[in-house]
Amino acid sequence: MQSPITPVPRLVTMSVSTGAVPTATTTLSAIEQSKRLAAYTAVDKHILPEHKVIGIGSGSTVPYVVERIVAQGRELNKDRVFIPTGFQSKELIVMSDLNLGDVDQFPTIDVTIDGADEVDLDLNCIKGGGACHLREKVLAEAANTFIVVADYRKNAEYLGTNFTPGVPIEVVPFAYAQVLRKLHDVLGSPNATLRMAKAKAGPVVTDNSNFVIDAPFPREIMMDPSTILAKIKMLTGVVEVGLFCNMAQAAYFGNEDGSVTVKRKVESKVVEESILPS
Ligand SMILES: O=C[C@H](O)[C@H](O)[C@H](O)COP(=O)(O)O
Repeated sequence: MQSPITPVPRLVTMSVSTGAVPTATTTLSAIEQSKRLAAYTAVDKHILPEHKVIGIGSGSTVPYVVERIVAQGRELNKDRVFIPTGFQSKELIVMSDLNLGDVDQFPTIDVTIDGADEVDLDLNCIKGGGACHLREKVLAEAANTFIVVADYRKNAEYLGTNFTPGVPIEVVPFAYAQVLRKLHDVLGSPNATLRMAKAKAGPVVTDNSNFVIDAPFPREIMMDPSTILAKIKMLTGVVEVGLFCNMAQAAYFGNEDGSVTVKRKVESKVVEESILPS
């Protein structure tokens, strides 16, 4: 169950303390502080004592999610199980001494919290900058509540505004050249490329032993992410697309001024509000 926040039609400021701004902030950059603020606020609002099965996403914002969950205390966490979206979050769970589970044991998750590469006005997201979007989508779908946390740079009107590498597409290695050709010639992404590894010769290989293609699309296509998602997904060899459409119930964005912008679905509309720093 989500804790109540008064819905308002557009951005308003509310005299509500985030209660999440730690006192020792000097060692973190503004962006890291924003990630932490978003993560702490989202955990405080959505990870409640009754939640026993919790999905943990991937990326650089998620460690702050886990940090805040750990801070809820051993007593609350001892009866919970945490489901990871990949190698990184599995390590986080284990290193934090939380109970590790798998989605095949717990196909229904109370709440999944995850990062995002960009989020649009309708809470559609690009995900997969860390090549984890297949498992992330499984845990987002399995969750009764799917919450996104990010810094202010990810809060955009349209997908592809600030996050420019393109839509991450996980493909089976055998099919990558054929999928690339279709993206170039048929689906309107002439600059789609196979993602190459940084400290390894050759392509990035996902936790599922697949490759990733990054496919940038023009604005007119990204304004309707559900349509391009369906078209990409139909290509033979595509395992999953890093477009999460109509999945997130809320997104929390930490801002540089210490406020948090919250966008959330209320009766299929997105309402936005701001939580001021204390
Ligand atoms: O594959 C990676 C995931 O989708 C991440 O959640 C996404 O890239 C956002 O990561 P970060 O929190 O590092 O911006």
